[in-house]
Amino acid sequence: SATTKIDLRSDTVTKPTEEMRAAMASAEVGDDVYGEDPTVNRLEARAAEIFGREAAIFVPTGSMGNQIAIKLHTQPGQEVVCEARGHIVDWEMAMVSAFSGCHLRTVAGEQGVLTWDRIQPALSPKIYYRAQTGLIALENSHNMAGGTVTSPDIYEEIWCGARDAGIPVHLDGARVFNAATALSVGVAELTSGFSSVMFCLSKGLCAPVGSMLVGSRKFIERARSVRKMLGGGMRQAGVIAAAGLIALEEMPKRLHEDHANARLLAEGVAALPMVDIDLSTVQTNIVIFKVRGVSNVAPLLAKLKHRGVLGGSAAADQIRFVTHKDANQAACKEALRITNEVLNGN
Ligand SMILES: Cc1ncc(COP(=O)(O)O)c(CN[C@H](C(=O)O)[C@H](C)O)c1O
Repeated sequence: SATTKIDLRSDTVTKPTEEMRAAMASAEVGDDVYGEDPTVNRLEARAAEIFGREAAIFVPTGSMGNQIAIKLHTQPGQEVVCEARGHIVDWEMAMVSAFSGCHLRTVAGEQGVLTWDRIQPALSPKIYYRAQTGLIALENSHNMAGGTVTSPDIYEEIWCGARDAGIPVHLDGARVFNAATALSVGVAELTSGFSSVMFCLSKGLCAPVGSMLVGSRKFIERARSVRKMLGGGMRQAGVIAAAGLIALEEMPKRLHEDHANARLLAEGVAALPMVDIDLSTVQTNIVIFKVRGVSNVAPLLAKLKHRGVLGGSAAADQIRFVTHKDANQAACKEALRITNEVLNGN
């Protein structure tokens, strides 16, 4: 099989930059369970500042960040309203139920986007014999809808409605910097009305490990205990937080390159007669498409892999390509050439 690998399975595959590795090697560290790791403390303070929040906590994964937030916002027996293809629905091991004891009340979005008029009907009536809605959990960008983004004006209506209903709102912002880039807004403005926000340092921002949860001081204090419950109390985590600081400071400014490469891939595959793609969903670094007459893309992914292109799937019949720092424009053009060959049966 091909030697060079163009890895478009996800932006989770990004490797740390040389600058990150140097910072990791020389990081000042301490025992973070005692709150004594200076680098983690700096990263948490910086994240809170960037998001305009009181506090932040460094967590090993985006999944843990989401599940800590859901646990804190809800009581067992409540419902969590979210979009039907959300990450917390399909990719977090049913932890909304297993850890928080809640029921997922899923709502179909338009290209993954939930507006208030779709959310409101899914909220439980305030009747004693109905499980109550404990949380509204949203995702921006929306991964399985193709990396689609939700704009601040849509959120304004949701934040207002949720506040009137007394229901907290959490954002799974694994790729919120991608969304902010596509919308040309700052992440603080895009997320200001959320009760809590999770974002990933380890995806498009290229840190090797880590995500963060931001919110009120009280919320983050409680999050620290829930993280400990999950075994997420880390020790000299400054080694990875050092990379996170660089991810936060340096990497958002290059995300537009990933978006341009996604656009290049999308328009390239869209030109193929057997490809079914909605180009309007290609708004950030994710490209999802179907191949006419193919209900299971696994064999196609195997052929691509054999020729050096690693792709993923958003569903059995949907190929997913995700662009990132380690797949530059030349690599994406080569991946497109190989994809054309494979889809044309050559
Ligand atoms: C919206 C969103 N929220 C949360 C997470 C979880 O992040 P991690 O737990 O992997 O750090 C992911 C990871 N997404 C991964 C990927 O896209 O390859 C897989 C699907 O888990 C995500 O896309």
